[in-house]
Amino acid sequence: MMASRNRPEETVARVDRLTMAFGDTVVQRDLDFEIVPGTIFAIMGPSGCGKSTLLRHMVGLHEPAAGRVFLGGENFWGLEQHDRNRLLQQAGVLFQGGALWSSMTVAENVALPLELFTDRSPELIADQVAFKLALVGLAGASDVYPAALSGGMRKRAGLARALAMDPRVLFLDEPSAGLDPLSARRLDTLILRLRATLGVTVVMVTHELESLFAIADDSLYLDPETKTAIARGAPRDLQKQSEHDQVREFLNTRL
Ligand SMILES: Nc1ncnc2c1ncn2[C@@H]1O[C@H](COP(=O)(O)OP(=O)(O)OP(=O)(O)O)[C@@H](O)[C@H]1O
Repeated sequence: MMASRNRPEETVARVDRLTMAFGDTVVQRDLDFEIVPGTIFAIMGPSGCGKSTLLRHMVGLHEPAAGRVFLGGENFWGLEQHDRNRLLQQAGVLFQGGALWSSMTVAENVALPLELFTDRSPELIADQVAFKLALVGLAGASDVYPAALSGGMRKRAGLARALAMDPRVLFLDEPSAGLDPLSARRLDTLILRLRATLGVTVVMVTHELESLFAIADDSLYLDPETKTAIARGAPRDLQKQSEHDQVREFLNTRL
């Protein structure tokens, strides 16, 4: 009996025959994939194919038109609200823009989820915030307000906040959007380091080829024409070997 049960710790995220729609307009249908723990998984495809919408389905912001989303082995949309909130507190999310609270310092931003969702002591929270800021290379910026940070530092602060609750999965929407090339490469390096240090799984939306090739070891290509996923695998393999012209073209076109 036990061996056949789907034990929550064995899976971080899984999408099962998912159809995504806005009203009657289907964006993607029949998406079916599981994310291997510890991988950096990229959601890719041309503009408008539904990458961000898929991420929003995976972090509980958009209800499926059909199909299921599993987080930590649990069928997210089949749960009561209370249990959904519990699962979401364990997901680390960084949206475009970083969305830090401008009236709070970097340290206060990172502390906020811990203050809201745990009963840890202020001393313990301060220690954990310092640890997360050191992890992202912002140890010296704890008392700085977001407005005084560079774009790259703001992303790092957003990552530290996303890591506050020690998530098993980080969901990142276009993490390097708006960054200069050097800051974007540094962010890639940081994401690799976080995976190595914490063992965290990363699910990210990106259309940056450099990032895809540098850090993603698995990916899904959403095709806007057929409105479903037509390729899955390491971007480097798909670049050379995908049976679909549009996938090879996408991965070989530098804008
Ligand atoms: N709130 C909304 N209401 C209706 N349609 C929407 C809404 N948000 C997105 N869409 C449509 O859904 C489709 C997918 O959008 P989405 O933002 O997920 O694409 P994307 O692949 O992330 O694009 P990009 O790379 O340009 O960010 C697009 O055709 C978009 O116009």
